[in-house]
Amino acid sequence: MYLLLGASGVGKTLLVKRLQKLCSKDGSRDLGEPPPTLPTVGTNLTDLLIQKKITIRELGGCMGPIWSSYYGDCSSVLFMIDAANPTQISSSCVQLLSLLSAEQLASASVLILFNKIDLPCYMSLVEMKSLFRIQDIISCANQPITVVETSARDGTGLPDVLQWLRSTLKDPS
Ligand SMILES: Nc1nc2c(ncn2[C@@H]2O[C@H](COP(=O)(O)OP(=O)(O)OP(=O)(O)O)[C@@H](O)[C@H]2O)c(=O)[nH]1
Ligand SMILES: [Mg+2]
Repeated sequence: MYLLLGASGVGKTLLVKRLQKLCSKDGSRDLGEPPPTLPTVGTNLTDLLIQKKITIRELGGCMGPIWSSYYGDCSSVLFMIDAANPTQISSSCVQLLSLLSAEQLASASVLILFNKIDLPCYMSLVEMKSLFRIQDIISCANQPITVVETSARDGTGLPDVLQWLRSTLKDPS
C-alpha cells in the first residue's frame, strides 16, 4: 500500500486521477483539461496498473491529525507540497519530519513532490527547497528519499512519479 499525504489543496486527488489516466489502456499522453476535484474528507483509494496492481491511499489534508493511524500497512509514502504556496512551508515541514521519524515508516521509500510548478510564485523553487532544508532532511533521514517537481495540471514530472512507483516494486521494502 502506498500512502499519499500532504496539506489540503496541494493537488493529491488531481495527481492520482492523472496517474490513473496515464496508466489506463487508452493512456494517451494528452491529459486534457484537469478534471474537477473536491476536498477529500477521509481517504480515497485508487488502483493503478504498473507492472502489477498497486493501491494508493490518499489521506485528505484535513485528516492530518490521524494520518499516523494509517502508517501500519504502508510500504512507501508520497508526500506532496504546494510549490506555489510559501505560507505552508513550516507546517508541511513539521508534517514531513514527523512522518520520517515514525517508527512504522522507518523502512518506507519516500517520494517528495513539489507540485503546481506551472504556477507563478514570488519565491523560486530553489528558495522553497532551501527554506524547507530539503537537503538536510534527506541526509538525516533513514529512508531513501526522492524529490520530484510536478504539475498535476499540465502533466510535468508525472512520468518521474510513475518511474519511482516502478522502482519501489523492484525493492521489496
Ligand atoms: N495550477 C495547478 N493547480 C493544481 C495542480 N494540482 C492541483 N491543482 C488544483 O488544486 C486544487 C486542489 O486539488 P486537489 O487535488 O483537490 O487537492 P488535495 O491535495 O487532494 O486536497 P485535499 O483532498 O483537501 O487534501 C484543484 O483545484 C486542482 O485542480 C497543479 O499542479 N497546478
Ligand atoms: Mg484530495
